Amino acid sequence: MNEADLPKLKYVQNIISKTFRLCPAAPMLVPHESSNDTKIGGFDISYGTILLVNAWVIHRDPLGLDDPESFKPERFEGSEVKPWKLLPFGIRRRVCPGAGLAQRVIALALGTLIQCFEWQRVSQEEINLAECTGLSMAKAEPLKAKCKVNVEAIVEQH
Ligand code: HEM
Repeated sequence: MNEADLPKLKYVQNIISKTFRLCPAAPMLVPHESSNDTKIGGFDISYGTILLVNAWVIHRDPLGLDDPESFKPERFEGSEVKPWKLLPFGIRRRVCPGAGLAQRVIALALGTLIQCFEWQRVSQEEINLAECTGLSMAKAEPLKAKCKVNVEAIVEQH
């Protein structure tokens, strides 16, 4: 696959959105400092206060989705998820300027891994999706998987 295929691969894009929803790479985004006295959600915020946005919690808000913890990439198909309910890259003025690049590179890498290899889990045990604590969301237990080159897909490409 190449970049021109990306708009056609809606399901791959949906898997990425779903993964960013449950496992945002920066779950607390980055700290912001209030440049004025202001009010947010009824709370008085004074000038110079450091504010953190908990995207992890926003993404799992049951008010935004039915069954917010389940893996259902197809729900990104329509307008079920509102833009302010999915903010792995932040939102508005300080939104990540690399979001478009990052999303394309991730889709190309994931799509190529799916196309060029056959994947299997190492054990039949359910994969532990627990995350460790920290500024980014690494898995607590590293994912172990076996892969075999899909020769046909690679020959077709050349
Ligand atoms: C998976 C990939 C990436 C994720 C999850 C990510 C996420 C974020 C987040 C959460 C912020 C903070 C937004 C906020 O202040 O609320 C941010 C800011 C930023 N990101 Fe990314 N980013 C990614 C890739 C990239 C790439 C590829 C670039 C550059 C090519 C980039 C450049 C920046 C810059 C310059 C800022 C600061 C923007 C500002 O404060 O005005 N990021 N990113």
